[in-house]
Amino acid sequence: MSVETVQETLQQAAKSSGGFSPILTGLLGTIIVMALYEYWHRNTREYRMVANIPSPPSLPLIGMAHLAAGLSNAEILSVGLGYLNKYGETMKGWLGNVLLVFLTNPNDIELILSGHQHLTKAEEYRYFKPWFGDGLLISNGHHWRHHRKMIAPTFHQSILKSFVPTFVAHSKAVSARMAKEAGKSFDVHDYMSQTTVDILLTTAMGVKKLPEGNKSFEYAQAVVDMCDIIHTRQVKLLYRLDSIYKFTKLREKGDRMMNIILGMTRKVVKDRNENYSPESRAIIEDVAEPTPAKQATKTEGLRDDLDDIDENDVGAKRRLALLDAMVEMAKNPDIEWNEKDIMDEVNTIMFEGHDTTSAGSSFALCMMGIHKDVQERVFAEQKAIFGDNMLRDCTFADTMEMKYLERVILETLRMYPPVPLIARRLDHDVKLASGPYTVPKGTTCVVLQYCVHRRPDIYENPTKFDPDNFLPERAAKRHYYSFIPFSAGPRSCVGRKYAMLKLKVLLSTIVRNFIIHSTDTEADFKLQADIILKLENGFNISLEPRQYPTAA
Ligand code: HEM
Repeated sequence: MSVETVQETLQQAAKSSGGFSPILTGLLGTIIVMALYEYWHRNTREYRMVANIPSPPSLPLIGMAHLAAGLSNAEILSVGLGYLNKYGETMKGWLGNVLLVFLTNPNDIELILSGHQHLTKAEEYRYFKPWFGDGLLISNGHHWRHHRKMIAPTFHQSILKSFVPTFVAHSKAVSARMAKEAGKSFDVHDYMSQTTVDILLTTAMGVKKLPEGNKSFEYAQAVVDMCDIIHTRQVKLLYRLDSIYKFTKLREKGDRMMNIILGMTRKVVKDRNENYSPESRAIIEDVAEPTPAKQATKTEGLRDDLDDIDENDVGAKRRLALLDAMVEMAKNPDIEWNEKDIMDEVNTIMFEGHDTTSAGSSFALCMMGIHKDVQERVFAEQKAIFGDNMLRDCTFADTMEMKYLERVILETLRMYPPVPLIARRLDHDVKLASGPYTVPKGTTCVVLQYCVHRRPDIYENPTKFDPDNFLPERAAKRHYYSFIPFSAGPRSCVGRKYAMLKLKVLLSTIVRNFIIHSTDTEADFKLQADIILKLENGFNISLEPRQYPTAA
């Protein structure tokens, strides 16, 4: 509505009523303010610069917020994907006065993620602040750079190798627990989330004795609920405002979840601090390797940012796992590191390290249950590696032989990326490659991995689960930024190699113990994208124990 139209409406209303009632005055006042705001907004530099980028229907003041009104998280995802199909590979939208530009073209994504120009996380991440503080995932500038430099070496290959026996022990333990479900359909995500929490506690956090009872599961459930709350705050305009959110039931629930989450992580840090002595540290000695370091964790089709940056290699021969390294840094007056830094990183890595891999492993198990031919090839590869001793413990060298399983994991992460989107705030104007678009500084650029991974011009049959998409010759032909489940560039996932190694050990152990069945098909999947991609209707599989001849 233009300012002139508003004035005419006012004059007519005044004439016909012989004066203004308070309600009418309020209403008209609101309309005037909205019209003036919209007039100002449409004349801003930002608005004019992106006028040619397609957008779903937008309303004055709230932008596209009405499109999410009343929808569940699963519905928001499918509505969003519908608009992207309609409007093309690059789309914009306003949420209040926040400009969002959605990217699905690998050339555009490379402009944002590669290099050091746009490392700042988007405003949308601020809802994590009470949880992660200034942890790696959401911090920026010098603080992020310093933390990344200090944390990355704790994921060095020699440390990851030392974790393999722990990965094996937990994979065997969860297989034994799941054996009780044999023959029944059940949600495997419950098992995967508890075991991934336990694995993180006993590896990166150096916990010797796991919390009693069902604490890990309780923590994992609280994380799922907290993600749901944060996602709701990101997409529903009213919940974005702290002044409104703090009076809602959602905040009460959020507070309860944070108590569970922080209760667990505070205890982990307190115990490690109390039991810390130079002798109790888990020092990992570098040992001579039969396989060259670079080849050892190479995943086909995935350029190795961490190796390129080489920040994981501090040249030392003796290394500490994450929490021990952080406790030691906090005790060293020459290093800028304190107790809050420890808590922030423990909270960040406990979240990033467990929910992502529990979704990844659950999706992979469902895929093998649905695609029996794929499962048979995985099993044949395991047979070739383990021979007559199928239930022996897996070693790091074994994981190097699991080329097909690796392709299954990568294909799962392509079709169902646990982190379906990421967002950056532009620190400079950017001219996109996908069209005659220039996106202004300050914009929230949303990189949609889920959509990039399903582009028909990149993946011949994008909705078909085909691990051979990751045959080296096929992967080599693709744009590097067309497969980015771990993001890419300097802010890519610091735990990628940890995740790949753990997933291999876990899935290998399960496949050698059970035949996986699924009565669901992919058409039954109800995808839910609340921070981490999940299935609203559960990761339903059933297991049949494999029988092996016993030694005479
Ligand atoms: C399948 C498993 C995983 C997937 C798909 C995944 C994916 C990602 C993605 C997409 C990002 C970038 C997020 C963003 O920019 O908003 C990220 C960052 C991060 N990930 Fe992972 N991740 C996985 C496992 C792990 C594990 C196991 C750990 C640690 C044990 C971890 C720790 C982190 C950290 C600390 C960051 C922040 C890095 C930074 O900003 O410097 N992740 N991850």
